[in-house]
Amino acid sequence: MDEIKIALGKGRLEKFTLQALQEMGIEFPELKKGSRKLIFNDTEDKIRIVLVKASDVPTYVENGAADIGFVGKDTLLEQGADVFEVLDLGFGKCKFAVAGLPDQATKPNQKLTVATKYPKVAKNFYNNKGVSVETIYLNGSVELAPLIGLSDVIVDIVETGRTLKENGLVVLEDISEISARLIVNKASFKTKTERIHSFINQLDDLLKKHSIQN
Ligand SMILES: Nc1ncnc2c1ncn2[C@@H]1O[C@H](COP(=O)(O)OP(=O)(O)OP(=O)(O)O)[C@@H](O)[C@H]1O
Ligand SMILES: O=P(O)(O)OC[C@H]1O[C@H](OP(=O)(O)OP(=O)(O)O)[C@H](O)[C@@H]1O
Repeated sequence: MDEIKIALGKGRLEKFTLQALQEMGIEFPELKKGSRKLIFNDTEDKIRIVLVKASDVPTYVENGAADIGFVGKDTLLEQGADVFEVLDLGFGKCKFAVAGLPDQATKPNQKLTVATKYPKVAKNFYNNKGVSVETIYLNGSVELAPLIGLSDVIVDIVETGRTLKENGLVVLEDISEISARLIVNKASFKTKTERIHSFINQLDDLLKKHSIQN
């Protein structure tokens, strides 16, 4: 029997996801902190986990290289993957927001410039308000942009708000809430229906148990 392949982003969602899998009785004995290995089988050889860059999870799942993926809603919104989004996992909580200097002034007759790692999300947000903007793509340290005159504002993830605060920036507008999601490859859903349903149900039960406890 084929194993179920799960794509998991190395990084912020990794610990929560592995903890959830462990609570479901799925363990990866070879997966140790600091290891550079990228593929792991569970003790029963029924589940294989592949560790990928967080933003690549939808690509692995959409193309069927993984049956299931654990990924942030931010990544899904930006990339628009053709997959089934089956569960809100409730962890990895943060939000998309517009941020800038507290005295951010509007410039008449000039396009607002928005620095971001999420140009699609930023454009959609402003388009829906009927505002035309110019987005400037950055790979990180996005908060720098309005501080040194690269952009008027940023669209970025805010979790604790600490990065904004320590750089003298404030949230100007909230865009949307973010949390981790379980996604499934559309073909796998048909070919491995029983096992994937059972995985989703087990995980759903676990989430419900946790929400009762909290
Ligand atoms: N403070 C935060 N900053 C970024 N993402 C966060 C934060 N808190 C929770 N998340 C969630 O964690 C997910 C994974 O974030 P992580 O930083 O591991 O990957 P990434 O944003 O793709 O970064 P990198 O480009 O360094 O791999 C995000 O997609 C988001 O849903
Ligand atoms: O509200 P906070 O808790 O401060 O978290 C938000 C910060 O975390 C993320 O950056 P990350 O650490 O991924 O670094 P980056 O600048 O390389 O994107 C995000 O882009 C914000 O900068």
